[in-house]
Amino acid sequence: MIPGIILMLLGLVIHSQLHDLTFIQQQLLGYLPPLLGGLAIILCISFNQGRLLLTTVNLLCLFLLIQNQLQSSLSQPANFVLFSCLSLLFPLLQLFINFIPERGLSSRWLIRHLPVIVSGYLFFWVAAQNHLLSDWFDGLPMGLIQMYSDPYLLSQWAVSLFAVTTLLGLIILWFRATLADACLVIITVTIAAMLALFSKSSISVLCSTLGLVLILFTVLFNSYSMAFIDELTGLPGRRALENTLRSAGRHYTLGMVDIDHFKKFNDTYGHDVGDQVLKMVASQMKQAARGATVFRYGGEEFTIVFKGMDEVRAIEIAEKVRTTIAAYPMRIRDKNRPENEKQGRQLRQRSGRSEDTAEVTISIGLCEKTRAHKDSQAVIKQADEALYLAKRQGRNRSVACHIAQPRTRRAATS
Ligand SMILES: Nc1nc2c(ncn2[C@@H]2O[C@H](COP(=O)(O)OP(=O)(O)OP(=O)(O)O)[C@@H](O)[C@H]2O)c(=O)[nH]1
Repeated sequence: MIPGIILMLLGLVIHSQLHDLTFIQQQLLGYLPPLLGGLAIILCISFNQGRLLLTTVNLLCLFLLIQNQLQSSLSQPANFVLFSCLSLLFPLLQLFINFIPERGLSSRWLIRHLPVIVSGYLFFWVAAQNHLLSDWFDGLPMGLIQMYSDPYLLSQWAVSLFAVTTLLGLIILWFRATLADACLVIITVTIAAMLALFSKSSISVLCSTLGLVLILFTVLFNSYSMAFIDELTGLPGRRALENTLRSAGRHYTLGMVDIDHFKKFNDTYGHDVGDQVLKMVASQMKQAARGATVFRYGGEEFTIVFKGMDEVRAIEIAEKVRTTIAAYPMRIRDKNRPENEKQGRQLRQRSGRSEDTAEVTISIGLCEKTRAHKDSQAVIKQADEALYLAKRQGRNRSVACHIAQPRTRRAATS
């Protein structure tokens, strides 16, 4: 959320500078949201970001209707009716978008969701074109006529709806914890601020631009994560490793790590527990390997890059990583355990059964880059050979290529 909030605060600074722009510059600024919106739509489709696509369309439709129909005073009944209705329509549609699960884009998905967003705006645009809106003024309920707090222009109903949408967005963010959900919350708040400060000049251009920039950043960051971050463990993946090794220079040590007897975990406890083990190993390695970077190489294999370190220094850190994992009490959760942690504890106490713990160990093969290595692949190959040696010598140990065998270590902690 923090970069988004900073971006929005930056908006306040930019707004104070907008008065100095010439008329032509202000006109040109008006083209920015459609351009950014078009770009965001292309990127959302390319990177399968359905909910961000719908939010872009929601924001863009709102902006276009404001630009086309709301450029004169709100004291005109037609304008007031349109403004009041739009300030309900936007949060209502965001509320709908919040609840949609992210399942990627398909033409069926688009046919099901896109008309919901566009039809509301189309309805008000047709009504405005046919001069019907002013006739609805007398029928407006009090909740839409009375402003929540002077001098802000949001009605009581609009404030309530924006508050509900923001709150639900925050709750969903708490559970799903995705970047897209954070982006949706910030955009809802930004548009609420835009409508509340609607009388300020260029406010709709500025807020729409900032909202679309935020969507673009989110889509790009999400696609970066998809390409470089391993979804299960949250560690950088193989592609990120290749990038790191390309820029690691000539002085580094590389460690190949493999979980011992991992197949047995899967066979005994199931694939889900296997995944839990992978997550635990990843997070413990990340914490213990201070000064080095951990990657998921693939399957149950990890790689540690010790930049600027020789094998002697690297094996000290590798040993710390290995002993930390060997000492970690991996709790195996019963598939039938209750969701609630407290209930689970009570049940175990009653049955006199404690939660199963399993010992997880890893083997590590290390290789320092020397002149003899043609490229990083040669270093990986040799580290793999050291790993193979560690497995053959009984597992749960670290072996370094250039350190004499007596220095091969096996921890007393295991
Ligand atoms: N749960 C889970 N299992 C995986 C994943 N990727 C690979 N595996 C499993 O990891 C196991 C790897 O086993 P092996 O390479 O035979 O070796 P091992 O059992 O770890 O034994 P040693 O390496 O000889 O100590 C296989 O059963 C794979 O199915 C994953 O993402 N999740």
